[in-house]
Amino acid sequence: MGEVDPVFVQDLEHRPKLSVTEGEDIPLIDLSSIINSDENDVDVVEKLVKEIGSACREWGFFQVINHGVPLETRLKLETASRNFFALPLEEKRKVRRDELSATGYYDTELTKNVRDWKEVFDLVVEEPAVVPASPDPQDNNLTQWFNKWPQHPPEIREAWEEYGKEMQKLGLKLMGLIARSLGLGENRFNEYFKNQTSFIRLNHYPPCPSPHLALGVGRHKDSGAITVLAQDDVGGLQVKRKTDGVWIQVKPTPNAYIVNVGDCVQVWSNDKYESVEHRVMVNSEKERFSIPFAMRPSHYTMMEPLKELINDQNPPKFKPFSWGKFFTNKRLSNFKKLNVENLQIYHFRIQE
Ligand SMILES: O=C(O)CCC(=O)C(=O)O
Ligand SMILES: [Fe+2]
Repeated sequence: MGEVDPVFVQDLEHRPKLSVTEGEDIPLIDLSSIINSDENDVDVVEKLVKEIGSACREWGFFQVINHGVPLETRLKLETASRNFFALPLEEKRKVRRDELSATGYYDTELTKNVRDWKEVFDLVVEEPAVVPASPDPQDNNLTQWFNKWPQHPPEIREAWEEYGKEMQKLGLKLMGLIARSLGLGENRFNEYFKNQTSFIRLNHYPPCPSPHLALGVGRHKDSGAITVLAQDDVGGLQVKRKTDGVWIQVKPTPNAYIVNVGDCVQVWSNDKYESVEHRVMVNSEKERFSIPFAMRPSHYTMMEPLKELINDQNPPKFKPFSWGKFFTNKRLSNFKKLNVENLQIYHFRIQE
């Protein structure tokens, strides 16, 4: 069965082609008009809002440049992440993640029941993150997640704190632009991000002897509101193009962030903006690092299409459901090999 353990081997239909589809890339959007000046030029911002709207509709993915996040803040966390993953396994396992507490180091995550070729370190952005104690709808108990800090490298904590603040700022700006592109007020989504369950993940994809059989992360959709991702210069992230289902590689752009729509925005927008499938290819020679910021609402947020966006011609396409219960349920499938597909938003779809 090749050179990797069978637990990593994808079914035939999900194995990546090593020849990459080139020639087209996800939209590249310049945010300088809202970042660099206090007096925003109305026409320029309107144009930006339109660009964001088209990118969300047509791709569900885009990259941003001139986003206002200092390069130094990113470099500090990227360096700390490399230093952390270079530690011996037993050191990293001292801060390991478990079923009780979602933060920490983990190297055996499953996506769609197949093991990913990666190791991760997860941190919550608002500490403690308050979340349901179990996915059981009858159980009203809550629990708190705290971050676990490794002894080495000591600078990781400060680097992460600085980076987390920048991501929260950029995330709210992006949600403001998305709100405006849907015809809503800029602050329409802000209430959902008080007591947010957002997290930042450090990803390390080691070189893999069989990149044609395994994936760094198997195909999936992100369940939060949006994800803001920093990838290094190696490349490997692939997006399933909406028009024809072809996997398109996202070319690394220096100091850009990749933004994608998650399940929450799909539900809020009543399917106008879809959460799009993506996956990560691995490489036989090079290791790769990435840092996603998964922006997620508070656990008590009820997920449902926004009232302002629905009417007789556009009735709600989803039944209301609790964000906290939804994601605690999904989370279980990251640990256990299940015989069924894990919970997805289409399970809440109203049949037409
Ligand atoms: O590493 C990447 O490029 C993407 C990772 C990803 O999709 C995720 O962590 O949800
Ligand atoms: Fe993802």
